[in-house]
Amino acid sequence: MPTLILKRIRRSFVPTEEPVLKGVDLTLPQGSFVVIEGPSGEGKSTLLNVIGLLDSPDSGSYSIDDREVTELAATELTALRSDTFGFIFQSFHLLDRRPVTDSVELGLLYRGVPSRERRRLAVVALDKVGLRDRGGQRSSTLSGGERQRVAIARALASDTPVVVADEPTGNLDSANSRRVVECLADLNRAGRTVILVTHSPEVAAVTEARVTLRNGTQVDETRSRAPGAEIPLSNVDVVTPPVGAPPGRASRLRFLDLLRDSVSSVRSRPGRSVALILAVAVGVALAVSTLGLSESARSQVTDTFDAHANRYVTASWAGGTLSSAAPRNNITSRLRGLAGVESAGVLIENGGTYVRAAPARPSLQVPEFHGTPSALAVAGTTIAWATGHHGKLGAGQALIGRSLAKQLALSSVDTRPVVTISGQDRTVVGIVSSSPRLAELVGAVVVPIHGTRMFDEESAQVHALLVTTAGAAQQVARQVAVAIDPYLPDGIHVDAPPDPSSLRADIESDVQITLWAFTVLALLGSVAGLANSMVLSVIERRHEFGLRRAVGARPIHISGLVMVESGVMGVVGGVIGLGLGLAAVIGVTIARQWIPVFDLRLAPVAIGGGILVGAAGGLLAAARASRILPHDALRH
Ligand SMILES: Nc1ncnc2c1ncn2[C@@H]1O[C@H](COP(=O)(O)OP(=O)(O)OP(=O)(O)O)[C@@H](O)[C@H]1O
Repeated sequence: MPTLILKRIRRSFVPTEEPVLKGVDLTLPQGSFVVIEGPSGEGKSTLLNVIGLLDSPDSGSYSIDDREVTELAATELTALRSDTFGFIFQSFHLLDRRPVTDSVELGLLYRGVPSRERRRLAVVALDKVGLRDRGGQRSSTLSGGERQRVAIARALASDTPVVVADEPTGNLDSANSRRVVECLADLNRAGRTVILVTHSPEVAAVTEARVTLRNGTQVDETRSRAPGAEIPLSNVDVVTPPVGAPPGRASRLRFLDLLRDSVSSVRSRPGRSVALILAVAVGVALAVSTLGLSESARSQVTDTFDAHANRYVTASWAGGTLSSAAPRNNITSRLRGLAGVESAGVLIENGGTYVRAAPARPSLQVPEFHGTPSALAVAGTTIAWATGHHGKLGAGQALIGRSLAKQLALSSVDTRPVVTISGQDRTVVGIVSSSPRLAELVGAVVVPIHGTRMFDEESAQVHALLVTTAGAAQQVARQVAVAIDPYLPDGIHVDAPPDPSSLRADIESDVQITLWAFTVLALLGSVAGLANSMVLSVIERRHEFGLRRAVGARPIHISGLVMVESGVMGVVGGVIGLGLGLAAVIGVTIARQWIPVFDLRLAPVAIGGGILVGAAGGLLAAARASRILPHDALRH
């Protein structure tokens, strides 16, 4: 059983000021019942904290059963505190929002005592303080006196040989004070050392010895009559019933208990937890919906692309390059006959020609195309025909490109203006106002095609234009040269859109990168929100963390608790986020009339993402919580 011996204990908080404790000597044999007295601010609580290993002295020596505690490492101190001391505070310091038994079991939780045994010991302890049937009630619903008796039950359940009590009756009326004092006297009668600080003469009267602090030094140690027999303070052979060793092992926490404790803690603050879970859920929902939509959107985008843009094939060759055996007739109908070709047309570009709007005007040198309106339609041109014209290009007629018409000052073709092209007068029956596939057409003249003569004119450039069905462009491109000249296909230059599979990959990766960026941003937003709220919550719960440290939790247990709490909320947020995200995907795809594409990998990604967001959001708070010092946190 421990004897506590303090020698020349000094402690100051502000280096420039007088120390609070200026060399206190005290010997407390096991079984002592001592009150520390003195004027307010003299350092009574500071001394009690040093005795209870909640705080360390700046100098002096303190031994517990011949073990010099000032030389112990932090983890050893925590273990020794858990093995030796139980604490009772003026402000009770219970887990207010949780059932009474959780507060009573707290010390045992950090001694690795199995949950069933913890519950049994808690019920026995509550029975001893007259609160057996209050175990399931929330601590905050008890009266002040009852709450202090719960704190005493906590010390009882942990069965530590020494109980320190700082103003245990400070917040109680006289009837409740008497009850608490009786409990403390019982603890002492059972063999425990009880050290208390009190301003109450009635409470002080039941102790066997008084230590008076004045000017930061102990000035007096007087004995008085204890409720039972008078027990001399210095007599180590005091007759007290033996105190059992505390159950379990100091500073040990089972993982399952940590998990249960975290879940209870999350559940005990429903409002805050729901807000934090929603912070995670929104991030995960955004991630799931962007990832989910990326699947639906990218197939939609590429399908659309295939259907609308990826359908043009152009074959071109210089006049005179066709082999002599290649048929010049019916090139257009042969091209139309190819599988996958929707329409085809041939336009022959002459090296250049002279155009004049009137004899007095200068001639302009421009490209000249020979072709039919149907070939122009395949080129995607828009033609503004003269009013009343039937849409065909007859002999002696011509079409003029929009920009050439401007140069020739032909404002309207309704009057059927006549222009001279290569010395021959032609009636202009329409204007080519746009030509997406052959841009030169808007600056050129188009005249009807005449037989096959031009295929062999060296100044000519032949353009065979094709529109394919969706997705057939590559296949058509492979056949077109042979269809035009089976003997010398290499002379034909074929232009086809890039391979749709590589184009698809490019588009998909563009879509993917954009959506991933949104996803990362959404998750970062969640982490920031969660981190902020968790840090605020740690500040709000510093008393609780101080209490956990006091009863034996190591800093790693505290950070573990915060991390697991955050992780639990992350998992729940992940599941809710998954549901919300999938709902968003369905909503958007229905609204856009897309086919929703669900990637089953999203489920583990969402839950894993939730855990990651939870863990990342809890890191800062966990670090902060683990640095909380019990004597600081429990001061008021
Ligand atoms: N953690 C701390 N940081 C800074 N100053 C502290 C700390 N703990 C105590 N003090 C200071 O040390 C002095 C003694 O405080 P302590 O609480 O020990 O006195 P006390 O005798 O218990 O007072 P009371 O009877 O009013 O509770 C006070 O001036 C207090 O402000």
